[in-house]
Amino acid sequence: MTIAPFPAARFRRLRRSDALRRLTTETTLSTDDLIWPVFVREGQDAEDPIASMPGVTRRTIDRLLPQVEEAAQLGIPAVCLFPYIEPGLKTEACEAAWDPDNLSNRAIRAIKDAVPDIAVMTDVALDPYNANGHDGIVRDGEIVNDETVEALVRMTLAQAEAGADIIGPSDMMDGRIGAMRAALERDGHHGVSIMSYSAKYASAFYGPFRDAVGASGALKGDKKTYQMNPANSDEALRLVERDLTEGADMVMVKPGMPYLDICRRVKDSFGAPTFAYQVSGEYAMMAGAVERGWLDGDRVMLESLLAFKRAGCDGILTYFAPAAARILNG
Ligand SMILES: NCC(=O)CCC(=O)O
Repeated sequence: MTIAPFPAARFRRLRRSDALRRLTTETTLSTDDLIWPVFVREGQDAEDPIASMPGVTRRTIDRLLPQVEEAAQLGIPAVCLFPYIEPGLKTEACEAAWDPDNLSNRAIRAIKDAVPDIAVMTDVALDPYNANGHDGIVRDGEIVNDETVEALVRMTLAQAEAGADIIGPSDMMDGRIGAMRAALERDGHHGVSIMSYSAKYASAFYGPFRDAVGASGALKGDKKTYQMNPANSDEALRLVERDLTEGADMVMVKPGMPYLDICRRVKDSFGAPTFAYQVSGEYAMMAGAVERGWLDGDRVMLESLLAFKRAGCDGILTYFAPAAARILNG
């Protein structure tokens, strides 16, 4: 970078008017960058607010559809579905995860039927269906990898069959991307893409999400034997490389804001479509402070989302998606 000495260089020259600031903007945020995570529950004509995520609601499928329709009209390219599974359906074997008629698969079909143009992303992990709240099958206190991968492949195929556009493995088992890709190809789902949660950290920022999907009570222990150590960065690159080699179409870093350094390294190292998940705890921090009048809601929302783009992300999973789209669309 070449910089003239002062006063030949005065950085304030290009900041002095809105026109000049817009002209020299390096990064832009648009509705095209957003994926909206939504929570779905059983029943008819009902919804529950999620106390730890002000402004976020868990809805029955019939109540979710108009929201997804509105998201499509706003130009949001994709929604990501998370089901609230009734405690009675959670088992040690997690069979409900690959039931073709489970809540998540019914919701995929309903959305693809009612709003065909919006892309539907899914969550592939056993935790909503697991009696012990883990993302994998537990045997003698251990989360077993290879048996879990077999279950995740069954779950993936059921979601693809239901019409999912993007499969989102959030489980962090080893070898799952290759196994899923091979099964999808074998069964003719050539166009179904995979966004791998490649660098998913064992984070304290997921707390409100576990309230939203009813997993808080179920989880025994922690997820540190499969999710990443927050201290590690080189490992994230190795995981992303591994997942791309196994056939991931897109990769994700999660959580988002505390891990922007990882986003930047991933984008610079691989140039692959890179996403970040601005998770429930990040949302709750901002929404909670806004509720108290401590922060300006629109400004922190847009600044936080722009930061992901500046860090190299192609898009962001964010609970703010509709609110941000309304502003971004002017
Ligand atoms: N697979 C999704 C999560 O684990 C949590 C997301 C969040 O905290 O928003």
